[in-house]
Amino acid sequence: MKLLNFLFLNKIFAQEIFSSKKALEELSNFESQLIESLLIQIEEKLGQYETLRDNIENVKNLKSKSSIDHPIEQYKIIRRFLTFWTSLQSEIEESLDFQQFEPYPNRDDLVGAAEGIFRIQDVYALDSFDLAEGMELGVKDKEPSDLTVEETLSIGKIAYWKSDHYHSALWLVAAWQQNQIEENDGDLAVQILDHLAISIAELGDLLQALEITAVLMQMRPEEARYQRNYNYYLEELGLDQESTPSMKRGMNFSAKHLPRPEAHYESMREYERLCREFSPPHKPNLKCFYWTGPSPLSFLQWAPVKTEELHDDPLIVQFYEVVSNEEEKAIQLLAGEHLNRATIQDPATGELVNADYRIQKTAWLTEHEKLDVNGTIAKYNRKLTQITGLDADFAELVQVGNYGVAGQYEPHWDHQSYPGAENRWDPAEGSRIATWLAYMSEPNMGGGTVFIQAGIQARPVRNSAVFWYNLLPSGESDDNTQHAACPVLSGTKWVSNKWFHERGQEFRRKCALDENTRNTYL
Ligand SMILES: O=C(O)CCC(=O)C(=O)O
Ligand SMILES: [Fe+2]
Repeated sequence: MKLLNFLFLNKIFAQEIFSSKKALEELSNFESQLIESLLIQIEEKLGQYETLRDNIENVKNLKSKSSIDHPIEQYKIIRRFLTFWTSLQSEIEESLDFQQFEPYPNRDDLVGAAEGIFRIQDVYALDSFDLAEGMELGVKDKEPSDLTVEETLSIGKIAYWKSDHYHSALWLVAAWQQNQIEENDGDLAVQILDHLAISIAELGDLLQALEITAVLMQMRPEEARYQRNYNYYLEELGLDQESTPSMKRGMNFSAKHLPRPEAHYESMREYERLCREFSPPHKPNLKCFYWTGPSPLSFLQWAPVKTEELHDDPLIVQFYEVVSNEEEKAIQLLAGEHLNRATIQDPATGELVNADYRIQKTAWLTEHEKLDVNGTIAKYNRKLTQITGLDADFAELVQVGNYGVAGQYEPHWDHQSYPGAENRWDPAEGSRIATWLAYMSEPNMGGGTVFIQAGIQARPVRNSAVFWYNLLPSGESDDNTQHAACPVLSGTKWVSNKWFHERGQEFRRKCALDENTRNTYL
């Protein structure tokens, strides 16, 4: 079209126009053609834009109804960047003035988000189908996010490709149930059952795998693989070729009876139980009191701190209203761009890899005047010293943590160095006598801190902090301080840690000569 116009234009402009009516008529004809051709092209473009606009408005609509606090929504937004936005990328860059368009989540993000969903469903005993159909999960003012059949299937497939057949089966059954309700096209149904049969077989339920494969054979009689699988299951089950399974369950496939693989050690089971079953501390000797600080000269005499004993041995207390909203905001802002995922060295390759037991990014904040211009951290450290009676100069920097999708931190101890360890007296790495853990936001659901041996859960109440001693007064490690952060079910969890070191506290926290002495007071 462009070439034609060009030739045509050349032809007209090669001659004088004003001096001949014929040339004027040709000009007029050219103008008519120009108009027609442009209108056609503009119509085409408008049509393209309209589809683009409808697609984008659809996402805008979905976004306005749902909240990024919801774990399903967190999965959906990551997936949108890998599917929807990626498929539109070239169109957007070509037709709209948007050169910087680069969808940046990658497949690891999607897998991480799906694994987060598996984690919350395991820890909090949530059903895949209920999750797929939209569970409220404490998200206020917005609709609970739900999944299309295709999205539910995509979660199942992620588990499938990771050979996590337990979660694969749970999610594929959920996709199948959704598909039955919605009576979707056969392609999705085949994809669901194809993966489901294999996962169910991997989990040992060959009879159900056989029944699923029989349905697949009806749907796709031309697919030889289904016939082969069917024969294999028959043989494994000791049934002969002629016998057809009874199909008792009809189309109601199920994965609920299949046990979760037992890769978990005892403390993990206890961790999950404590996260799931919160019950308030019930020991009769535990007290709530106003804490005026360890020294009679402390300013806490005028501003006592609401304190609750959560446990006696080991002593674990929670201080309430100790960090203001403004302070939280300022500290989150300081942490902002310095947040980094915790890494560990892979013992096999020696490379630094993300620590899977901890879905969180952290930043270390110094009170150095150049970085802490408003003195927020310096003030925070002074407050910690007033409340705990420990010297914040003999401690690590303030560590701020922000959790991710179903972010958790599996059971661990905070003190790594044991008596006799070479770095015990090192100012930077020395043994951690005590932990201050402040909640700098309040998740909608989940995200408590559980203490495995103490058998308690500290609630992540905004503005409060939990405090405990990791070392006994003798300096021995108190192994009953193992603790963990429960997965965040929905909302946002920010924390800040301050680890006080043993060295430097000699005159503030005197040691005991008897190794059986416990930390019974603050
Ligand atoms: O976030 C929590 O609840 C616990 C965090 C923790 O234990 C740690 O950072 O060492
Ligand atoms: Fe910890």
